[in-house]
Amino acid sequence: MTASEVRPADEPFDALLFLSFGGPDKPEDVRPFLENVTRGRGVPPERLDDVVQHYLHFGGVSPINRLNLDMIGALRGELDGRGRSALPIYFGNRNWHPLAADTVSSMVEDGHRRILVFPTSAWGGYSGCRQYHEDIAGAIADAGVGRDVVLRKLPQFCDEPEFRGAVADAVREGLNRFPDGPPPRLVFTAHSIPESADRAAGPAADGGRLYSRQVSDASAAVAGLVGVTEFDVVWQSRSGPPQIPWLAPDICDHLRALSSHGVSRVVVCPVGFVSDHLEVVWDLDTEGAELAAELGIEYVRVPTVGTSARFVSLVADIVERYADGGGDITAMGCGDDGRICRPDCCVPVKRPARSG
Ligand SMILES: CC1=C(CCC(=O)O)c2cc3nc(cc4[nH]c(cc5[nH]c(cc1n2)c(C)c5CCC(=O)O)c(CCC(=O)O)c4C)C(CCC(=O)O)=C3C
Ligand SMILES: [Fe+2]
Repeated sequence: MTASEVRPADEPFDALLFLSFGGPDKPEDVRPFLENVTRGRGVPPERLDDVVQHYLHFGGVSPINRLNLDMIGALRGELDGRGRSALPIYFGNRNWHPLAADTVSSMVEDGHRRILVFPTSAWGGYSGCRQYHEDIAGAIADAGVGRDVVLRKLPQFCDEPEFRGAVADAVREGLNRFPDGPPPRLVFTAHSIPESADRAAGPAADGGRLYSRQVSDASAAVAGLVGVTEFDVVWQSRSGPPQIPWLAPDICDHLRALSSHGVSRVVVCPVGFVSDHLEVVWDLDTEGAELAAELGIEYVRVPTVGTSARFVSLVADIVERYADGGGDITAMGCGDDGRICRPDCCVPVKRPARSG
């Protein structure tokens, strides 16, 4: 073996950026937050007006920031317990404060130069992976950090056995809520994306559809772990104009279809999300639950992995794999300073121009 074949381990990392989506903390934040999310993305104004109401229904406060801080607290405890108290955790977001660029500025001011980034999405695809790379690149540019700073995004974790195990633990509890009588139908749900975005998801050479394949594979694996052979994978929270196809069926259409087939018990698992944020408490606990009640369906929504010991331990495992400079930097979704992991991977699809 020649020297060039042996890749020396990189330098260790000195801080962790917990990077998420962001959400409003008060009613006045709702509009500007939504403008950040949807800038240039062709979301119809009527849809935005609806979504404003979803946030206002909860007092204009998204649960997501508190949930992320809870996860960070749990991860802090886990890393401390593993002798990693010297690795500070910072919090930054794509769409709302604390914004990633501000957090990265503070990290650099505090003397950090080698930064691991844990994104709160398990998945590939533009919204779940590549856009987090863009957030990192944007933060580097906005914070004006020097070339001596490295931000390494940790890989997608949807294939991790412990992710699937943590989801399965929650599903098992949900199924146990129906000890007797007809077994409930198990339904997995994830955020819908445009069909065109799904076709573009993953390395071009793999033929696309990485996101929907990952969600389906993870769902099948979880179903296997809980011993269920018949289950459904459906989508939620679509936001595009109606003429543009998004991944379907929608959870609500699916509940109607199940009801018409005589299904009267449903366990819904939001496998697509890691915390019980607004897309979960509105789309599933409010809209979905109300529709189920109308249809006479007994409906249980299982919790996301959130601060479960098993998930927090997995996040700590992933961090530790990379913290000392090791780890597989060719893993899907891993990349430095906003560089994507494969050529032509999750290329953003050109959005239709907004009418008017
Ligand atoms: C794949 C995916 C994930 C999972 C991966 C990940 O977790 O990153 C995710 C997560 C989330 N999505 C969220 C909220 C929103 N998503 C929107 C819009 C969109 N999401 C998309 C995709 C995804 N989104 C897409 C293709 C759009 C259309 C516009 C665009 O092409 O970008 C809009 C705009 C209004 C509307 O809903 O129409 C909002 C408010 C919140 C925060 C909830 C809270 O505040 O608690 C979270 C965690
Ligand atoms: Fe979203």
